[in-house]
Formats: sequence, structure tokens, C-alpha cells
Amino acid sequence: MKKTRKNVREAALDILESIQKNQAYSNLLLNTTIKKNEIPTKDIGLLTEIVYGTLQRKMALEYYLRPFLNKGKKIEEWVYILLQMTVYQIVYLDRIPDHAAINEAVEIAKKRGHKGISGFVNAVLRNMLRQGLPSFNEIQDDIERLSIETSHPHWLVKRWVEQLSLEEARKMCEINLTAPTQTARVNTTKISVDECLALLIEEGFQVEVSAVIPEGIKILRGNVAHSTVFEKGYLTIQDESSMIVAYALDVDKPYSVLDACAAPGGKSTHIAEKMNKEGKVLSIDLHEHKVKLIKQNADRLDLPTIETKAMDSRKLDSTLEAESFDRILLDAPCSGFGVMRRKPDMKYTKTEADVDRLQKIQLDLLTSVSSLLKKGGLLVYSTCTIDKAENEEVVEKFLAENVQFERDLTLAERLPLDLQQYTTGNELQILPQYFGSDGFYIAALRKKVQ
Ligand SMILES: C[S@@+](CC[C@H](N)C(=O)[O-])C[C@H]1O[C@@H](n2cnc3c(N)ncnc32)[C@H](O)[C@@H]1O
Repeated sequence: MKKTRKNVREAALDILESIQKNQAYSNLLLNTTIKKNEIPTKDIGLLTEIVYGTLQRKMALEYYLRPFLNKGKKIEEWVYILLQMTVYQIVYLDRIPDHAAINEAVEIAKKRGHKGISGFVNAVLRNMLRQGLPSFNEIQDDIERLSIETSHPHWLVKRWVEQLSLEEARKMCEINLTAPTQTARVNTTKISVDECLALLIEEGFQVEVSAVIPEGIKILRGNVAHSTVFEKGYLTIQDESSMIVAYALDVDKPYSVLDACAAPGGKSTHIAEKMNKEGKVLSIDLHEHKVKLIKQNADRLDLPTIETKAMDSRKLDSTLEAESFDRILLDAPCSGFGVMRRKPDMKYTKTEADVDRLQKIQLDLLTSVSSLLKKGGLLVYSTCTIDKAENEEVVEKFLAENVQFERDLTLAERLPLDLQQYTTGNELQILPQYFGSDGFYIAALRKKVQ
């Protein structure tokens, strides 16, 4: 039987439809669709852009389309998605002529549906071009306008405006619509930053040193996951904000460290590198398959001081010896609002109830691991979210119940100079707009000696 391959826009429509139906992850679907349809390398960029862009801007695209759709008339889901992805190309992709985007949409509608549907698609899109797009300024309410204009759910924007300010919320919503720059951490137990940069440049990558983390680098062109430098264990792909954690944990000596939520091992490996392969790091994660990833990374980076275990860190106090670790990191499971631009589908699936559910898990984890810390030891709590309920509130509640802990007010002193400005007492909140990293939160807590 002849295999029918789909072109870029048909493939994009398939992916967006699957995400809508099954809430499957966009990155996995992209990879399988590219393989299945043998999408040529030169078209992968466009496919990725249409899929991510349409997802990123979904609410704005719906707003643009609204005046041109008959309110009472139900349209099939795939037709609605086809319209959205075409409007995305018309409005946001300058290199695609409007008529080309419309013609492609009409062809897909004809092939998948019938003449009636293709006529409808053609009419809606051409009407829109003729009459122009509705302006967001027609929306009176600030929160609603920001929500629709930047395609973030209303409840989330409201929360951010209340917790930050309208201006900060706007900056964050806007940066969430842009593609992140790849960053990586040099394994300084194997190579210096300068040598690593030189090797990457030799391999054809465009790279520069991070402005905030001494061992961090920014990749301006290319994907270093496919480099020889990566294969040799000289690099870990990691966001700059995640690299701050090992600094906060103060691991300049060969300590005994517990990383209680460790997979895939980005922070465990950084800690082991910072201790220069001395001391020990016990890296635990709930899932066996994820623990394997930590092991793989530790092996690739040649870090034998990392030991891995699959366990529930809410129950560690019954298996590990009390007060046996100098340092404990709890990089907790969280809503991930700080990494939204990497996972745009998340915007439409998370709910406010998730935040409350997560706070309970975070507190349970924190309480459980706290008994394993030596007196005078340091406990770092971190998340890749920017929501106070999962950050400041968790820390406050934990401290209220655990009087043997106090805020460690020396956090700023341990951080690279340019990051110190973002700390308040024992806490650090990074918003993505500060220096283009993910949003991230860190709190440092000390177990009192007496
Ligand atoms: C934010 S991720 C950790 C990322 C990791 N620290 C890194 O830098 O690569 C949170 C991790 O917590 C794990 N996790 C969730 N609940 C857990 C539990 N009860 N016990 C241990 N690990 C858990 C998840 O499987 C997930 O891998």
C-alpha cells in the first residue's frame, strides 16, 4: 500500500488536533510526526513554529477569528484549528505571503473535508484580510485584555497581577511568547569554560559565556545536545536559573548531600561537580525510569560520587538515618509556571486546584526530608514556578511548624554577584524577564545547632 506522507501544514494540523484531544505533549508529538511523515530537515523549523506558535497564541487567535465566525454555527474542531494556524501564519510569520497561507488552508480543507468546508475556510480568511483584525484595545478590563492578548488563562493572569503587579505580569506574559535560548553548564571537573567554548566553536556552534553564571554558556546557534562536546561529558544542558541552586546549597567542601527530587539529575551533577568529585550525593526520585536518567547523566559526566535510588521522598525518614546529611536539596515537583514558554500546552491544562494540591505535596516532602539534615546543616527548597502559594507560602508554613529551622540570611553572599540583587533575605525569585532564564524560586533554610 502506498504510504501517504503529509506536508508541513497537514502535519501541524494533526499534531495540534492530537494535543487538543488527548492533551499529549507537544514535543513528543512533534518528533513522532516528523519521523512518520519524513518531513525534510528544511521544513522542521516551519512545522515547529506553526505548532508552538499556534499553541502559544491560541486565545489571541480565537479573538481574531471571532468576528468572522457565525456565532450560532458549530464548526468542526479540526476546521477551527486549521483556521487558527492559518491566522497565526498570516499575523505572525512575515515570510509567508497571506495568499499562500490561505491557499494551503483551502487545499487541506478540500482534501480532508469537502467543497463546502473549503469554501467556508476561504470566506472566513479572506473576510478577515479585507476587514482587518479586531483590536485588543476594544477589551476594557486590563486583566482580560492581557489574558487574551498574550493567551494566558484569565485566572492565572489575575493571580500574577495580584502577586506581582500589572506591569511585571505583562512582561512575564510577553516573554512567555518568545522562544528560549539554549544554555548549558560546563563540567569544570573535565574542562575549562574557555576550552569548552573553543571546542564548540570548532564544531560550528555560535556560543558565548553566560552573563550571570561563571560556568554557564549560551548557545546562540545550533543544538549542543548533538555535539561531540556533549557526548564527551563536557556539558549539561540546563537553564541558567537552575544553575543557581548549587550555589545556594553552599557545596564548596566534600559534603554528604541528599537531592530528594533529583531526576534527570541536572542539579545533582552540578553539586557533584562543585564538590570536585569528592563527598557524596544521594540522588533520589520517585520513578525508576527517571532514576536511570540520573545514572546515565552521572556516567556521561564521569561523576562517580553520585549514588541513585528510586524512592518516595515523603517516606525517607523511615529508611535513612536521621540527621545524616550536611546538605539537602528539595527541588520540588511544582506547577512549572516558570517554564511556560517551553511547554505552551501547559497554559491551558493547569488549573488553580493544581496549585493547592502541589502545595500539600511540597510541604509533605519538605517535612519528611528535614529530619535527615544534620544540626547546623543547610536545606534548600526550590521550584521552577513563580507562584507564591508553592514558594513563599510553603516556606512560611514549614517554618511555622518546624521551629528547629530558621531562614538562612547569608544566601546572597554565596551567589554570583549579578544575581545577588534578586534575593530578599533567605529567598530568591527569578522572573523570566530578569535575564531571559526560566522563572525560578530558591529558599535557604538552616537547621539550628541548638
Ligand atoms: C523539578 S523535578 C526535579 C528536577 C531535578 N532536580 C533536576 O535538576 O534535574 C521534580 C522531580 O520530583 C520527582 N518527584 C515527585 N514526587 C516525588 C516524591 N514523592 N519522591 C521523590 N521524587 C519525587 C519527579 O519525578 C521529578 O523528577
